[in-house]
Amino acid sequence: MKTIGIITSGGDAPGMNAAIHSIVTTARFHNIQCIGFERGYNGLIDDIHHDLTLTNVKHISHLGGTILKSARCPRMLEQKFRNQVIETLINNSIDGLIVIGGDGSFQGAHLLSQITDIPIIGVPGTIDNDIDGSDYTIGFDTASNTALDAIDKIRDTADAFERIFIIEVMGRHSGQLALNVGIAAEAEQIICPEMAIDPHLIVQNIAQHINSYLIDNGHASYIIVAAENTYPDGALALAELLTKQIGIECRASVLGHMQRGGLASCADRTLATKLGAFAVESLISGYNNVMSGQVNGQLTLTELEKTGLGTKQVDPYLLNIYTNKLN
Ligand SMILES: Nc1ncnc2c1ncn2[C@@H]1O[C@H](COP(=O)(O)OP(=O)(O)O)[C@@H](O)[C@H]1O
Ligand SMILES: O=P(O)(O)OC[C@H]1O[C@](O)(COP(=O)(O)O)[C@@H](O)[C@@H]1O
Repeated sequence: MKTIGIITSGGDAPGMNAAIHSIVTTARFHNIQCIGFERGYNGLIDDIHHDLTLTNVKHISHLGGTILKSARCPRMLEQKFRNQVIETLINNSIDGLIVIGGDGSFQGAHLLSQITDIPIIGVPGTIDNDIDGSDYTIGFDTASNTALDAIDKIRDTADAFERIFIIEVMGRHSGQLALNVGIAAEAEQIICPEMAIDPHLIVQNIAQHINSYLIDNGHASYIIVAAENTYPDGALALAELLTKQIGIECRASVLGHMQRGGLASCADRTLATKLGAFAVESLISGYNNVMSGQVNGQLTLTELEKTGLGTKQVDPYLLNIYTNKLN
C-alpha cells in the first residue's frame, strides 16, 4: 500500500481533525502517503484534492470542523457519479480509501466497494452517536459537553425566573444526545424517540408532569430536553402550544448547529486517534468494506453495510434511572 485517500463526509464532528492527524501520522510510520479529497464525496467526484503531509496535519487535533471540509453530496445516489469516484481513485493511484463520516457516508462507501477492488474503511464521525458497531462516535462527547454547557446556562435564568424551558438538542432520529445531556443536566423531563411516546400524547404528558411537579415543588425552574424530530413541529411549536392552548407559559431554545462546533474534547481526540490509526492498520492488513470502531474498550471492525441498521440502543440503565425519577 503506497497511497491512502481520505474524505470527511456528512455532518462534521469535533474530532474529525484528530482522526485525519492520526491517519496521516500512522500512514507515514508505514511509509504510506495520504491525499485528502475535499468536501466529502464531491472531492472524489470532481477530483479536488491535496497532499496531506505531516506538516499540514500538525496541531489540528483540537480544532472543530474539518480541514478537508465536509458536505452532503446527493450525486452519490447516482451510479454514474459513483463510477466517477472510482475513476478519480484510479487516476490518483489510491490504494485504499478512508471515509470519516456517519452511516449515510458508509452506505455510499459500501456502494463504492461493490464496483471496485480498492479497499475502503470507515471511521465513525458524527455528533449523533447513532452508528452500530461502535459504543461511541467521534464528536458525541464534545457535542454532549457543548449542549450541557448551554443547558446549565439556561438553568441559571430558568431558576431566576422560575420558568419552564424546552431545549431542543440535535441527534437526527436518535435520542443519544438528549438522554445523555438530559440526565447530566438533571432535566425534569426528557423527550426522545427511544421512549416511543405517541406525539399526540407528548403535550398531555408534559402538561401533567409540569402541573404535578409545581404542586410538589412550588415555583421552580423546569427544563425539558427534547431530541429534535420527536415532536413533529419542533420545540418552538411545542412551547407555543403549551403556552397558548394549555396555559403553561414556557420558552423554547433550539441549540442547533453550535452543538457541532468547538474544540474537540479529550475523549473525542483519543477516540479519533485510535480509530484513525486502526483504520490505516486494517487497510494494511487487507480489510475492506468495514468500519473501525470500539466496543467495550476493544477495537472492532463492522461491515459498513451493517453500521446503519439502527439497532443501537440508548443506555438502558440511564433510561431506567430517568424513568424511575419521573414516577
Ligand atoms: N444511500 C446512499 N447511497 C450513496 N451515497 C449515500 C447514501 N446515503 C448517503 N450517501 C452519501 O453520504 C453523504 C453523507 O450522508 P448523510 O446521511 O448526509 O450524513 P452522515 O454520513 O453523517 O450520516 C451523502 O450526502 C451522500 O453523498
Ligand atoms: O447541518 P444539516 O445539514 O442541517 O444537518 C443537521 C443534522 O446533522 C447532524 O448535526 C449530524 O448528522 P450526521 O452526522 O448524520 O450528518 C444531525 O444531528 C442533524 O439532524
